[in-house]
Amino acid sequence: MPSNNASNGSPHTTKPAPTPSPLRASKFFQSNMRILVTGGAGFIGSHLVDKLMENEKNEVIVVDNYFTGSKDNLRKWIGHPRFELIRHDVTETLLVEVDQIYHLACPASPVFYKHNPVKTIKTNVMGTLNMLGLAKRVGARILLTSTSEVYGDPLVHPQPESYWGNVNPIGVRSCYDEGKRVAETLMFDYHRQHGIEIRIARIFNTYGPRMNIDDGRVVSNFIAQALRDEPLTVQAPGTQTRSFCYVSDMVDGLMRLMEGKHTGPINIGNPGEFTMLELAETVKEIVNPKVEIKMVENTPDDPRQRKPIISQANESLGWEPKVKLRDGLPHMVEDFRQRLGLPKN
Ligand SMILES: NC(=O)c1ccc[n+]([C@@H]2O[C@H](COP(=O)([O-])OP(=O)(O)OC[C@H]3O[C@@H](n4cnc5c(N)ncnc54)[C@H](O)[C@@H]3O)[C@@H](O)[C@H]2O)c1
Ligand SMILES: O=c1ccn([C@@H]2O[C@H](COP(=O)(O)OP(=O)(O)O[C@H]3OC[C@@H](O)[C@H](O)[C@H]3O)[C@@H](O)[C@H]2O)c(=O)[nH]1
Repeated sequence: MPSNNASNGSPHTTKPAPTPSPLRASKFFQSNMRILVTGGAGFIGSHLVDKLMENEKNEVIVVDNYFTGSKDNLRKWIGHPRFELIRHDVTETLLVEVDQIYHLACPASPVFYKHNPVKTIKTNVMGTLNMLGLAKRVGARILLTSTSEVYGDPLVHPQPESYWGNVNPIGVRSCYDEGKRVAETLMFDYHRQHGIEIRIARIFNTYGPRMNIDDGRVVSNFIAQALRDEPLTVQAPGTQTRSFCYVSDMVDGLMRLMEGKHTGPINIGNPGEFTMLELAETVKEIVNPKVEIKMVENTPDDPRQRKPIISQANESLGWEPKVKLRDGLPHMVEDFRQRLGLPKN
């Protein structure tokens, strides 16, 4: 039965979940759990695939259109008998038989999601509808990677899941933040109306190896700039804050959420909060103490502060992040050095 613990609404759940595939309840569990990861060629998705593939009882199917992801992130699994990779755009329907769906497909860097905003909103709305339709047909449990951006430029700080947010519905970020808000709505409506088993993670800024070098997000920008001896571009005023979660902690949180009993939405993020100037100083100190820090113009509607309250994740999933920013950054620096063809430090 779907659980009844949504934090952001009245008690709900009307219908029982559609009958899942017999694999899910297999008494012997000889057979594999078949897991679909949309956006699995991307940054978080590929780390999630690595972890799912560690379990020999899992079969993993990735669908991705390679807009911001790459086959290279999955190269160690291509050809593996428990792994399949499909070039597919989630705005089109998909027919596969699966037991669980991790629905990540969506560009996440503001530079990329603003590049073709109509496509971004289609991905969030039609992509999520298609994946919910699939979940309904085959009785799969589905997890959506929503975002801290649903809180907009938050007037409540730090942010609990019960906060409804402060979002500009017509701004340049709306294709993403309003898109994810509609995706959350669709998840809950399918849950209430059709009994689908849903899970919603609200992910806060995540960093780690395999981010695109020219992804445009702040941690990857600063590291690439420091390694290339280019000034670190702090967008004004530099006092805006973010809370950065290392990717292995994120994957652990997502898997616990999928396996647990709680629909969410649940914040998954690291509450360690930094201003962008502090982040630039930290990267400078770790990577290249001689590099310059340069103030540049900001983009519209940039949230001024962001920090998750994670007590729900802690209580319902037994989850908390383990990797501090200063411990996570060096792994990413090493990965960037390798990919940029620079000598090891
Ligand atoms: N990384 C973060 O800090 C963060 C924070 C909040 C939420 N999220 C969410 O987590 C998910 C993964 O983010 P990420 O950081 O790994 O980003 P990413 O850009 O590296 O990965 C997204 C993947 O989705 C694929 N994709 C995009 N549109 C698609 C479409 N229409 N059809 C099929 N595939 C498509 C891309 O090619 C890419 O492989 C996204 O849903 C994002 O919104 C990420
Ligand atoms: O070069 C840069 C890039 C960004 N920034 C600043 O760094 C902060 C973070 O910007 P990012 O582009 O990394 O990401 P944002 O926090 O704005 O959005 C992110 O939020 C959560 C996820 O859903 C997404 O991964 C992404 O949308 C912003 O205040 C931005 O102004 C810089 O100071 N310099």
